[in-house]
Amino acid sequence: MTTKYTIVFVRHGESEWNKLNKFCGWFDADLSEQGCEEAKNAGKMLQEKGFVFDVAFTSVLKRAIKTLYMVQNEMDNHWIPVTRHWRLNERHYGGLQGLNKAETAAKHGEAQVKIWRRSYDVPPPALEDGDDRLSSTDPKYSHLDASVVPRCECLKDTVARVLPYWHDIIVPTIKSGQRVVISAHGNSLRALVKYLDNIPDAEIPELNIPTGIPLVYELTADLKPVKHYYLADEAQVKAAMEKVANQGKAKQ
Ligand SMILES: O=C(O)[C@@H](CO)OP(=O)(O)O
Repeated sequence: MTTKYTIVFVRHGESEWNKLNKFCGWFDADLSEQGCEEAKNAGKMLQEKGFVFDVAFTSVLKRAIKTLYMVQNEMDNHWIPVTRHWRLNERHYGGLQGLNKAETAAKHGEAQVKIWRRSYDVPPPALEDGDDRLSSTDPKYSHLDASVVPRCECLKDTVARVLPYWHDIIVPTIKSGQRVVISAHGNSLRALVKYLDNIPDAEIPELNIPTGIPLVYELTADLKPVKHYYLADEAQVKAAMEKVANQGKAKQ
């Protein structure tokens, strides 16, 4: 298989809610100080390795938007078109949004928290009418039909909402020859990686994507993955993935 296109995914740097170990989802948490450093480092690495982008995509959440800007800033390519779209948002964590992951594991058990965090098709509890965490009153989503604004999502739901954007907008952009970077989230990127690598539902719980480390995908002419790699050494990636996995343990 021959590489025709190269795209780069970046999970945003550590957010304030990653730092507090809270389920975040569609809550619009900012980057932490460390998250800003991670985002800058991602840009530095991409610059050092000679990556160039013609176009960028991100979500409507500031942790991904700011990460992208910091990457662009390090690469001195502020001018490229950036499209922000809700379909690239993090998975909606429903009634878990705002809860501490370790406390939730102590209360409901680590196994249940792993199911909520990583299973393919078991959603967290849905937000109920009147919950002030509902996104329907958020101006970011006011143009959307209420039926597409989630009250909770499992990864399967996230795949279903990310893929139309991938097929309709990102794929034609890649095929036009433009070099694409996507700044998104742990679970919206897990959705894309699951699709690209055709990862079985039963194996997807073991995939954890670290913050702020560029993930490069080389693709064939019909966008099948040739290979993928992180721009960091193996030990660093392994430790960063374990750190994400361990956020669901009762004792940190
Ligand atoms: O809280 C969240 O929205 C996500 C990403 O930070 O967390 P998790 O890794 O638990 O899916």
